[in-house]
Formats: sequence, C-alpha cells, structure tokens
Amino acid sequence: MSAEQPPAPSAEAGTAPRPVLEVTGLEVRYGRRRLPVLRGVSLDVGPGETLGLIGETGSGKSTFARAVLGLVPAAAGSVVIDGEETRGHSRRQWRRLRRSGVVQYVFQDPLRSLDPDRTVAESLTEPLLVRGVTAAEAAERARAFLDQVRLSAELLDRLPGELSGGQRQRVAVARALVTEPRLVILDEPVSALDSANRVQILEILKDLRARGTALVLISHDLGSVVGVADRTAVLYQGELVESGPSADVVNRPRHAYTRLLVSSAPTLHGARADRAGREALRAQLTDLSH
Ligand SMILES: Nc1ncnc2c1ncn2[C@@H]1O[C@H](COP(=O)(O)OP(=O)(O)OP(=O)(O)O)[C@@H](O)[C@H]1O
Repeated sequence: MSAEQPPAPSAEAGTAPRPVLEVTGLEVRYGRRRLPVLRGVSLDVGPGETLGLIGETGSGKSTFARAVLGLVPAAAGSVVIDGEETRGHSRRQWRRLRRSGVVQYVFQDPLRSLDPDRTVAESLTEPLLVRGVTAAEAAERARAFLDQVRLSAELLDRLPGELSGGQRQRVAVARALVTEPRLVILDEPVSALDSANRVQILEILKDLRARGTALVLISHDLGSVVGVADRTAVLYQGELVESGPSADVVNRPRHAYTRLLVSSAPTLHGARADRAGREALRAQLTDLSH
C-alpha cells in the first residue's frame, strides 16, 4: 500500500471490514409449482470469519450453497461476493466468478470435488496452471497446501481411489484453498468421516481463520460446528430462525428448533435434554409451524 492511500478499514478502528459474502433477502424456488425452498435469507460473513449454517435435512442448506455459487438461480434477493453484486448475472458471468478462484466449495463427497483420473498433484496444480502460475510454482504451492491439511507429500502421485475417505476430503479442502480464495463454502465436509478425521478437518478449518479466508460451514450437526464457527445461523424450513455468536446460540437459544438441536446434540456437554424434554420441544415446534 502506498503512503497516499487511506488505511484499510479495520475492526480495531471500529469500522467493520466489508463482508466477503453478503446475502440479502435470498429466495429460491424449485419445480414447476415454484415452491419456495429458501425465503428471505439474509446473512453476511466477514474476512477470516467462520459462519456455521445448521439445519435438518431438507431445510435448504445445500440450496443456499448452490445459490451462493450461482448453481441455482435466486428468485429474489441479492448475493454479493467480495464486493461483486451477482444479481442478474448470466451463466457466463457466474462461471467466470467461480473460475476466478474468489469463491471455492467443498462437498460432502470428495469424489464430487476431485477428478478420479487426476493424481493429487494434478488436482492441486490444475487450478493454478489455468490461472497462469508457472509449473514450478504450482508444484511448490501444491506441496505447501498438502502440508497445511496435514498430508504427506508422498501422496502427490496417488489417484483419489488410492486414498482413504479422510485423506480424500483433505485433498478436496487443499484444492479449494490452493487459489487462496476469499470465501470457501463447505457443504457437510465432515459428515461422511469417522470422528478422528472429523476432528482433524475441523482443526484444519480453524487454522484458516488466520489466513483471512471466510468460511461457510454447512452441517446438520450443531455439535460439530459450534466449536469452529464464530457465528452460527440456524435454517428451519427454508428460513433463518436464529443467528448469532455460536456461544449464544448454544447457551441462549431463542427459537424452539434451536433449543431442540441443542438439547439433542450429544457433544454439547450439559446441554443434552432427556427424552421427555426433547418431546416437549418437538411439540412446541409443531405448534409453531401450524
Ligand atoms: N433440484 C430440485 N428440484 C426440486 N426440489 C428440490 C431440488 N433440490 C432440492 N429440492 C428440495 O428442496 C428442499 C431443500 O433441499 P436441500 O438439498 O437444500 O436441503 P438440505 O438442508 O441441504 O438437506 P440435506 O441435509 O438432506 O442435504 C428439499 O425439500 C428438497 O427436496
């Protein structure tokens, strides 16, 4: 930065930095009947911030991810990624944005993120080579990112089919990071993994905060997300019913659905309700949705 330029706004100076993801009033409809699957969803994620997005199956979590990536059209609302307003974007504009490397994504099934015929080295260097990075630098960065996800360079010549599920998911995370994106959307990245791998991936994601990468961590499992996410948002039947610092969401849940999630999460010590308590919360929810 030159001496003439004004300093970048910083949180310390009392001015919040511009969010990397700003979603306002997002609505998505599917099918011929145009049934709304997401309604009025608004949230933002700042640089280096991790937002957990929690909800039960069918609540619209993946639809949210797909809409933010331009893979399904928004019927209303706006999605701004790193300052770029995407409302009205053509398919080509969305493709350019996805290829720019500003936003990356990781799916639950790493085989969807990785080409089965490409070695780990090829998967990691390809996003860099298409952006004009030299082969030598791409190889160096591939090694560095493999190290960051705590995998040995010995795996560089393997195909995805020759890796364990946990290793594959770590390669998928490394591939998403190698372009140094501003925003990474992770859709259930740990739900297919055993608990040891789950903990390791979540630890790796925690480390990313220091790099300034904004993360949206999508899961149906509140317990696995709150330890990593700075803020947690709860999606219920296509609407955000609660959002706040993760500790507040766990300790002072406001919505009946969040209370049910908290009381059902075996990993949230002390928060687990007995069966009768959970049934009472479910009854409250039924009342709310009628
Ligand atoms: N392409 C589609 N066409 C029509 N309906 C769809 C389509 N994709 C998803 N839906 C419906 O939209 C709703 C939300 O689905 P979505 O996959 O976003 O939920 P989710 O919260 O990610 O669920 P899960 O945890 O099971 O992945 C569901 O009722 C689903 O059946």
